Amino acid sequence: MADAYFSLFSLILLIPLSILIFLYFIVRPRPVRVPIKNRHVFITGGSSGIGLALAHQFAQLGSDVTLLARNVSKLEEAKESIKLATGRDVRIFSADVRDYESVKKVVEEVGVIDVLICNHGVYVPQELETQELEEIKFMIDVNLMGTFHLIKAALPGMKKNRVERGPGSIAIMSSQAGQVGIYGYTAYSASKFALRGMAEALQQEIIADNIHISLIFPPDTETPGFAEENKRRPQLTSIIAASSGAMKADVVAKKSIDGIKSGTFIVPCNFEGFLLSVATAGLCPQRSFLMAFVEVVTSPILRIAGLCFQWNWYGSIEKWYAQKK
Ligand SMILES: NC(=O)C1=CN([C@@H]2O[C@H](COP(=O)(O)OP(=O)(O)OC[C@H]3O[C@@H](n4cnc5c(N)ncnc54)[C@H](OP(=O)(O)O)[C@@H]3O)[C@@H](O)[C@H]2O)C=CC1
Ligand SMILES: CCCCCCCCCCCCCCCC(=O)[C@@H](N)CO
Repeated sequence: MADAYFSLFSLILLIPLSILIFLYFIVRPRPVRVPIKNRHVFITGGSSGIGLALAHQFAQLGSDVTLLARNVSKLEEAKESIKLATGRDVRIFSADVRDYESVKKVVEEVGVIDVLICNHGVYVPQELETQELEEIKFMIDVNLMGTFHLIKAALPGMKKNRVERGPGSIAIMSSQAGQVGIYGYTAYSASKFALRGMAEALQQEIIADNIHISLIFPPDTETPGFAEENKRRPQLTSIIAASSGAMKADVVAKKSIDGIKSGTFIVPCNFEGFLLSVATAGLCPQRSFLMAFVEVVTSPILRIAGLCFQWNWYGSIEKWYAQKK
């Protein structure tokens, strides 16, 4: 009897253990550390919100920071506040990420970039039926095409001397609305989901150049842009987004930097975001065998959790439309 218990026990232990060992050997790409100190970090949308918080923290960590955004006075304000807080000078450039030529000009002027952070982004929530095509195009142009422009302009320089300079990084600011479609975000979600497709493909193209992609997925975050968004956000968008709470920009920035430093491909920012990332792991690259293990063993449970969230969201939608009638 004791023997039977023992073999049952070892079987229960042996299965997860062998999965763990298997995953340890097969996860790709291999783990990496991306250095930050004295590296050139280029941040778009660095004059406000999450980008500004990132700029402060990178400067604090001893990086050489360059910011790009459109509005010059906001950029100057950012430069001043970073100088005051950290004693470090940051370079600022005004350009619209929608304009490839001007993005290229800035990128060529600033020299080799080690960490490229595509953080710029716009969000104008509204139901598709009433949203103007112009606004839809605006979100796709800034969020998606703007990111293409940046990466295309920066890649040749980033690839140069990569062996001597150590690992490089391209970080892309998505959103939890880029992992699950949310009411009121047809265009925004499309633009952010698209970034993931691009990132998965691009990681395969640049892994040999020692450049590592991090996709960051924040929930609602308290920023000037979010305050603007809230003035016109459909009620249902807010109700559904509230499932993941709201974060402060500097906490999102801290999580992002940790993700970038460890070359993590999918970077969630809060606990709900962690669940969402595991539930939507799909075929994304995974460097950590422990995270891969969590993905493997929790997948059926998280599918059930995801279905419960949808049940809850569709309930809210039903209730909201019933009240409207
Ligand atoms: N706040 C939130 O709730 C969440 C935000 N995100 C994402 O995080 C990122 C930052 O958001 P957040 O900090 O809230 O945004 P803010 O609106 O506070 O700041 C946006 C920044 O992007 C710049 N920017 C906007 N359009 C362009 C453009 N065409 N060319 C160059 N720069 C541009 C802005 O400067 P300027 O206007 O001067 O050009 C500003 O510096 C976005 O990608 C957003 O989608 C993701 C999840 C949640
Ligand atoms: C299986 C478990 C699931 C876990 C919970 C899922 C919760 C999803 C909530 C999604 C919220 C999306 C907010 C987008 C914010 C944003 O991008 C705008 N503020 C514009 O910037």
